[in-house]
Amino acid sequence: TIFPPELRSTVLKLLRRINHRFSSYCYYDITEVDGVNTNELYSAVQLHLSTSSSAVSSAGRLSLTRHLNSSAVTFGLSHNDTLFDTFEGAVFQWEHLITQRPPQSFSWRHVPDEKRVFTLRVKKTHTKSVLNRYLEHITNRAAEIRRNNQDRHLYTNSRGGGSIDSSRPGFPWEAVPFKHPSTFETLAMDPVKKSEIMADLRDFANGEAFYKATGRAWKRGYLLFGPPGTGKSSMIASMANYLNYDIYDLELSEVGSNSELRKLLMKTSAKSIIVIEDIDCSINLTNRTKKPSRVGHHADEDSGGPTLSGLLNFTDGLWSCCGSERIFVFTTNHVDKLDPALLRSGRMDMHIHMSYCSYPALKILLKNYLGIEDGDLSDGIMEELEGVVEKAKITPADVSEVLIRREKMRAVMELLKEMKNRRERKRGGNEDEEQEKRELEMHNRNAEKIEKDNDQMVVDDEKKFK
Ligand SMILES: Nc1ncnc2c1ncn2[C@@H]1O[C@H](COP(=O)(O)OP(=O)(O)OP(=O)(O)O)[C@@H](O)[C@H]1O
Repeated sequence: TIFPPELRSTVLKLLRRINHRFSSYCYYDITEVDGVNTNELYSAVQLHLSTSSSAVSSAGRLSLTRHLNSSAVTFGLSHNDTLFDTFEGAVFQWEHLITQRPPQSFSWRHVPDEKRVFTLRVKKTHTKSVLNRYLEHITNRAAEIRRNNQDRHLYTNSRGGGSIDSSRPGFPWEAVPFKHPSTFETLAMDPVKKSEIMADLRDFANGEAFYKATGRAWKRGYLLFGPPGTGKSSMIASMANYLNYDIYDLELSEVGSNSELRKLLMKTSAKSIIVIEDIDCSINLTNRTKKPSRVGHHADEDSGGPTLSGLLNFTDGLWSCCGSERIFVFTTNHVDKLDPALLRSGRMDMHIHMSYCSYPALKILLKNYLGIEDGDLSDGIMEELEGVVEKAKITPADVSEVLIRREKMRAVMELLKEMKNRRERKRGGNEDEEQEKRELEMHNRNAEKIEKDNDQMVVDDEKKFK
């Protein structure tokens, strides 16, 4: 009460400074708004601390928040809250300070009324060794949390006849929230194949170091082939849900030229799956052979729609490096119609055959739709189902049609009847089966030949690296 407040704060500041000079700690201020710019690091720190399991609070009270569209609950720090976080054995003390800003008479930009600052205290001995790595860790983690919390999107370039507003954000892509419920758990397919695909995706997503060390573009291509209704779309949704990636559904028939294609692909973000469905129908495969010398020279390509070479240039060539962490998925119902250039490995890293319902796949569908687990049905019925399912050549889509909205046992019996009918029909004429066999043989022959031609043994490289 003796000192006027201004003087008191100056003296306090001075004392603190003297104290800092002689203490074994360093202090850093991270202000929310730095001048007129928002400080990215501030929000990263906030996100990190509010979700970190290693952060220990010394405060009695924290505020809990759940944002719209987010399933995660985070806690916030109030004024003077202190948290301790450990990283690589070093202890970091965070203090959150909130002070009122003096009212501003004029500001051309909105500045919050409160000044919020994180003060970091760290041992001087740790400032050189760990601090940078710690801050980088916080930034990376915050980006990860943001991505996991926010709604993912399904982007499309199909305009549906609407007007094109080039000033719209995200143009030329149009986004809708992506909410497909399919996951690898609900996807009906051979469990061995399924876990192979999941492992492949995981390796890809965690493979930054590998791609950097080998100088390869960080991208991967999957070719999904098989008859309609075998779950190609469900597979793509499961992949996106598994990796938390956005999906870009590229409608090639809406793309006028290679340069338009390039623009579209350049506007895709990292950590996304770019899907081109029915690749055999949607691209003019003959263009490639007509204009082989045009690869990479786009000046004269702007007529007659995108070409396979234009597309491959992106998935394969120099352009593929302008974005990282991209997955390309091509789907087709007729694998025999595909251009071998597309099948060459390195372009399509994995060929996934989506086929008719197998017994293990059927069991997954029974569980999903009717809650039937192993042992719930009598052995007799299970044996009957097992005996007939492969011969019925029924797609998972058709199985789910039968199982949906029916009482448990009625559904099972109905399915059995349907599959037996199909088996009988198949016995009559084997056209479908032979057609599929022919297609598969053709694909295998192509793939085998390509494998032989391929001298860069990519897979071996990857193994060596691991
Ligand atoms: N393997 C599967 N596992 C679980 N459900 C499936 C599977 N295959 C199909 N279904 C069900 O059938 C519906 C249609 O399948 P989906 O659209 O994924 O097939 P598709 O192979 O992509 O067909 P198309 O080639 O006609 O696009 C899905 O919404 C899903 O409910």
